Amino acid sequence: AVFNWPDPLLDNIDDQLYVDRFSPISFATLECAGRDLTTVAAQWMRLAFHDFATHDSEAGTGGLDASIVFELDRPQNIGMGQRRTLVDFLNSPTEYVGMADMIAMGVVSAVFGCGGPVIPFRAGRIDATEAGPETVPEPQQNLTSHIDAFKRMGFNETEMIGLLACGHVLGGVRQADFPLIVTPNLPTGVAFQAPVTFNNSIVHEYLDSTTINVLEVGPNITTRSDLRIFSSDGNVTMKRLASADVFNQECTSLFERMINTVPSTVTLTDPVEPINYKVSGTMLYPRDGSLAFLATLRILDSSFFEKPNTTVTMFWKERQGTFCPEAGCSVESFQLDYDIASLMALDTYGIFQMDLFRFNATIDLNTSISHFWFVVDPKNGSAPFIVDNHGANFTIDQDVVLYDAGRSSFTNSGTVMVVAVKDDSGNTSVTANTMVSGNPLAPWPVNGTVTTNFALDASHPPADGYTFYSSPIPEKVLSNTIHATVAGTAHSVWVPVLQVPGI
Ligand code: HEM
Repeated sequence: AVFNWPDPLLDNIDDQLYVDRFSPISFATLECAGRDLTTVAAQWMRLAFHDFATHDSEAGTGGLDASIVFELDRPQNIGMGQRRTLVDFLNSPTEYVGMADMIAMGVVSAVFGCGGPVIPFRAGRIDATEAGPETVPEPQQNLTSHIDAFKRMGFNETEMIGLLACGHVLGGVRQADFPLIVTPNLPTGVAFQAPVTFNNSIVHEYLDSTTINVLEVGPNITTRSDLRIFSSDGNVTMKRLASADVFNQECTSLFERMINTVPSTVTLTDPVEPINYKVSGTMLYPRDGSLAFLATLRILDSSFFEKPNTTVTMFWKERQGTFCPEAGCSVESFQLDYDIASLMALDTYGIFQMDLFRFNATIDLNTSISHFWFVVDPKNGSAPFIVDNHGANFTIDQDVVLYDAGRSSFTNSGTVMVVAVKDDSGNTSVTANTMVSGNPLAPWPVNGTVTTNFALDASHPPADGYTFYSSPIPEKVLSNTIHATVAGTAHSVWVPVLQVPGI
């Protein structure tokens, strides 16, 4: 997918998949980490399957849409892993990234974390606002009903066998949830294969009759659904999946299809690859008779902890009038920081670190800034080149309503956010929608949005043509979007982070 700045969706997905070895998506499933008698990966995978299972391919409804958050009290969704998973994802969605994308990304992380292949990830799922139909397959149902159920979800019989084998490698059945399947004489949790890791042991144990999978050989014949499904085509599919390469390839494509199963009204992006030359942390605000403009340019880097020789210059042009030379005003980066790439970025793309070139420009107040771009000089013999948002420039849409990072305060007693408004009326209505982690009023773990009303702030007298409005913002803030209407024009400013170097 091409990243045209600003794109809050791709911006966030790129962060989650490719930045930081210790982010929840990269770290929680690493080494197929265990939890609750099973693995984190299994819990994430099963939640995704149950969310997907509401899909009706003919009607074009359901699928990966996070309707599962409204379906957790159904017997077919029993198991603490479901709620645990939603809590794992709680802090990740923003107003631009839904829980459905998180659930889908969980599958990518689960498979990779347990040593399996990388499943390409597309973004843009839309969260449902109500429950879907009660259509998750259950082990006591017969083969025909399972074939019909998968057909409704868009998977034929062969694909059903494959998806089941691929999905069930990661976990097992818990006695607490299924006491009639995992009877008291058995351990409290029985894995579908041993050891639990992403490989095709489940296939070999089935073909060799060495399995302990209770959905194949458990004491209750009625609930041997894995056995009925695996054997339904005379073992043709299971024999094919006995090849590790075939297994990996088919699982990748079946999982990809599963997570890309969405209501027909939803369009997903192209697969999200690590974004090179990603601009982030832009902040424009009045500072001592000028405008401060802060920005970061991130460059993907395959070297290991090496400081690049690269230099980066930021250029910009005026919003009105003339101040800058023909070539634009310019400033060198003032600081170089690093993000460590995720293991997925390293394994798949050979990216080890991401170089963060920070800028702190002082902009003429009267002529302001309309757009900016960069010139990157690799200093390795190859020619300098321009980074300008694929020719479109990085455009600053307005300088009327601004998040004022310089006047905002961050103390132990809380954060006070200040908004600068280019209007001296003193009675502009300034509000923010603040996305906060968790919502005690919601029945399920979902994030909440709080509306904040800002008041004129006498401690920051008007300056540089701006007046200042402030408000404390809630704890556990994930992001803010500021709204204000000035001289009849509505402005909104997305503030994904409150602090960056250079303030
Ligand atoms: C006929 C279809 C299926 C039936 C009847 C079925 C049934 C079950 C049952 C009874 C459990 C035990 C859950 C627990 O103890 O909490 C389970 C676990 C699981 N299922 Fe399925 N399943 C089916 C298909 C699938 C598919 C297609 C996938 C993924 C693509 C999947 C993924 C999982 C995973 C990962 C677990 C382990 C959960 C854990 O260990 O926490 N299942 N399944």
